[in-house]
Amino acid sequence: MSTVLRFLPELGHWITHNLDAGAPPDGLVDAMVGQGMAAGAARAIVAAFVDARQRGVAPPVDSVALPDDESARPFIARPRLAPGHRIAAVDREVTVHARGRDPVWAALGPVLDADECRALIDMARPRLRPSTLVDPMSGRDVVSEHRTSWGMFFRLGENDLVARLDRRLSALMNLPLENGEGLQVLHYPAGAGSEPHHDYLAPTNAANRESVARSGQRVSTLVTYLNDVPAGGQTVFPHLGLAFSPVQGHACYFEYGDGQGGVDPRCLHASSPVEQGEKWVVTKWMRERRFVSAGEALGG
Ligand SMILES: O=C(O)CCC(=O)C(=O)O
Ligand SMILES: [Fe+2]
Repeated sequence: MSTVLRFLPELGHWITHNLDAGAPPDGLVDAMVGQGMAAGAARAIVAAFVDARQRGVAPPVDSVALPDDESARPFIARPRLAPGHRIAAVDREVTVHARGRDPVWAALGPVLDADECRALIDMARPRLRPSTLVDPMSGRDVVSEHRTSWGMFFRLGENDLVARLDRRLSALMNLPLENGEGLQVLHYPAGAGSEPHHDYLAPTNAANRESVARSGQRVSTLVTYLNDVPAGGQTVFPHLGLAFSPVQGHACYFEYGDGQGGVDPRCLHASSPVEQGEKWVVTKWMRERRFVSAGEALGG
């Protein structure tokens, strides 16, 4: 079932004209809402025009189908990453080597210096555990049968270096420090990679639903490479045709949450297997609101 939404052809001309001129889709949605249109309708109409352009087909003339299913809500990116070639992130200026707009992604660096990378690896190494996957049926964590990575979490601000990086990365990602989850370090031995996945939390189990209820959805990810990988180990995005090279101190950034629960499935990604050497990364995930861990919610 879907509802058909009608609009004046003049509105369609205006949207096409502005998209041709390079206007960002979220700005068009805001302008339409400013003229009194309901946000859901504005998002659906602009999304239909953006989608038609991406597929190389004619845009709608005077109507679009509005899905009744909330999970099929059209996604309009609301970019958070600051504009420009260099971004000031508290104690470091980070270069934007390349960026994309829809979805928002960027190759950034250097985000960490070599000493910071080595110190994180040394602190993480004794705390690593085999990475787990959530079993979609039981919702329990299970160790993957594939050759996989090892991981650990730091608590937010748990020591001076972690606190400095929490501040730097949240400034770079342009969201409040408190919206950040604790840093995660992952280690991939030779031959290990990860399966294609989304970083946002699917509502398939109670733990994810409760986490989203506490802190909102995840909205953006920064993966920083802690060592040089001689071959393999790229972060790959199959829908975007992108592969980020694992180079020490440099980072892969992407956005997939609209801040209102909407998520963008095009940000599916994986780590390709490490062909030579090993791979270490540190990941920062950002939420819509202050991050409250399950332990904190229990008063722990
Ligand atoms: O190791 C990578 O390249 C990607 C890491 C990742 O997907 C994650 O931490 O969510
Ligand atoms: Fe990921």
